[in-house]
Amino acid sequence: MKSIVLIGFMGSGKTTVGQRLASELKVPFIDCDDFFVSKEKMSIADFFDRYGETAFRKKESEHLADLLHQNAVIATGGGIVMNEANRQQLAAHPCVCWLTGDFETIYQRINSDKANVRPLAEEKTPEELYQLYNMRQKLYREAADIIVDTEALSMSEIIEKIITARERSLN
Ligand SMILES: Nc1ncnc2c1ncn2[C@@H]1O[C@H](COP(=O)(O)OP(=O)(O)O)[C@@H](O)[C@H]1O
Ligand SMILES: O=C(O)C1=C[C@@H](OP(=O)(O)O)[C@@H](O)[C@H](O)C1
Ligand SMILES: [Mg+2]
Repeated sequence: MKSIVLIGFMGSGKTTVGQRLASELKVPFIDCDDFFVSKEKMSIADFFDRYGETAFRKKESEHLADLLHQNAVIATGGGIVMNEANRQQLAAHPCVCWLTGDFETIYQRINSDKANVRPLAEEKTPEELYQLYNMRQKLYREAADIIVDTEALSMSEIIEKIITARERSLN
């Protein structure tokens, strides 16, 4: 089983890295946010607008249960660790990888990624977003089997690091 679950804050690169990693490992790629959109037939921004974050978390959690047993690289949404049931599901998975980086870098990426509207990043001030980043760090760390600090790494180096760390953690 080559399944890997990517966790980390918005803009940490889960979707981008996940696509590359899946093609390298020759396994399917699943993005939980894309799955959400196709299942709910609505963008995440529209869903937040219409139903709010709590409803989003509930659906996100139901979807995670369907996706986690797949043999794939799975990119989660940044808030997946906010829910206790999700944390339990992640704890049962053998290979959860936390992509981390400095807040400044991540913040810049979120801001320049105009094609992807992240409702929480839109509604929060930079200070509030930094608080959320800090609050979630502990949750990502606890959920992770592997931690990859992407700060000074190229995309190829990130992929290589994940594959090496995964082999080490599974042996
Ligand atoms: N390691 C990286 N170096 C430079 N840009 C990156 C890196 N990882 C992601 N990005 C860019 O940052 C933005 C957010 O990446 P994304 O993969 O969507 O993150 P996430 O899924 O964790 O929110 C995208 O525009 C992406 O191209
Ligand atoms: O951190 C969060 O709470 C969220 C992260 C987003 O995914 P990315 O981490 O892929 O941006 C998306 O699931 C939603 O906007 C909520
Ligand atoms: Mg993503």
